[in-house]
Amino acid sequence: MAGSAAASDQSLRGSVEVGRDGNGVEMILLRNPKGATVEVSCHGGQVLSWKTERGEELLFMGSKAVYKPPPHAVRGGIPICFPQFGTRETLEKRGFAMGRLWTIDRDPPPLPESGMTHVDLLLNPCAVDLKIWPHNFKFHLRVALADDGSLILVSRVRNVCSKPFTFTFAYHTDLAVSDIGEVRVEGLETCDYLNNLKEGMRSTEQGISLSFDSEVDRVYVEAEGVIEVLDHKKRRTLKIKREGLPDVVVWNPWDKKSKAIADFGKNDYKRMVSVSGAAIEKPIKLKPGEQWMGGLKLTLSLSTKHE
Ligand SMILES: O=P(O)(O)OC[C@H]1O[C@@H](O)[C@H](O)[C@@H](O)[C@@H]1O
Repeated sequence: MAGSAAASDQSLRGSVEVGRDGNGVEMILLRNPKGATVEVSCHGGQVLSWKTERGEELLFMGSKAVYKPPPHAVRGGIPICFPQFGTRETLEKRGFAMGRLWTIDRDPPPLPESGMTHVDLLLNPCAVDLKIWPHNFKFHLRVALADDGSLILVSRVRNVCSKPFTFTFAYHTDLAVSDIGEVRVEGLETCDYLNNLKEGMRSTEQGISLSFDSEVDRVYVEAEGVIEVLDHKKRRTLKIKREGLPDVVVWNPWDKKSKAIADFGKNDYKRMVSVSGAAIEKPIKLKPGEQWMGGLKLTLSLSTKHE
C-alpha cells in the first residue's frame, strides 16, 4: 500500500489493514486466509486491486493513471458510477461518487452475509453534490473478499430526503486480460444492446460469444444470468454474478479512442476489457425512506472451455 504504514483496525472483521495513500486518503487492504488480497480506497470507494493467492492482479489499472486527490478519479479498478452512468442528466458522465471522499463505516446497517473479510464504506452528499444533484442519500458500500478469493461488492442507496429521486448506476469493472484478442465474453447471446458507437442504436447480439477486434461500447439490456469473461491465453474464466443490476456495459476503446483518453496508455486497450454490472436502461426510482441494493460477485475459475 502506498503512503504511510498501515495500521491494523480491530473494529473491522478479518485480516483488514487501514493505511493511507500518497495523498493522505485512507486505503484498506483485505487479505483472506489463503493470501488473496483486495485494495480499496476511500477515494471514490474504488477497488484498485484484486489479487489471487498467487499474487496475480485481476483488475486493470491504466499505465497513465493519475493519483490526484479527489475530485479526480483514478483510471482502472472498479470505479463506482453514481448517481449517473451515461448522459441522462447534466452530471458528469460517470457521476460524482467516484471522485468523492468516502469514510469507513464502523456502524453499517446489517447484511445477512457477513462471514468474510470485508470493509464497509459510506458516502453522504456534500453541499456541492446537493447543488448539482439536489437529492439527499446515504450510500453504503461493502467490499468483501471471500475465502475462495471471490470479490463481492454490495451497494445500498437510501433515499433520505422528502421527495422521490431516480438514478442510474454501474460498477465500472475494468478487468486485466492477457491480450484482448484472446478474450471472449459469454452470456450475452440473443440479448439486446444499445450501441454507444451508433448513437445508442438498439441491436440484438447474434454471436454465441463476443470477441474483440475493434472499439466496443455497448449497454446490454436486461442480460440474464452469469456473464463469463474467458481469457484463453491465461486459461482462466472470470464469472460475473449480479443482483439488482440488469444491464451489462461492455467497453474497450481500441487504439484510436485510447489516444484521446489522457490517462490511458497507448497500448492499454490490449490488456483490458470493461464488463460492468449496471442499472441504466430503467433508472432506479426511490421514494423517501426506500433503499436499493445492487450486488456484484466476481469469481475466478480455471475452465475446461480453454482446452
Ligand atoms: O469516458 P470515461 O468517462 O472515461 O468512461 C470510459 C467509458 O466507459 C464505458 O463504460 C462507457 O460505455 C464509455 O462510453 C466511456 O467512454
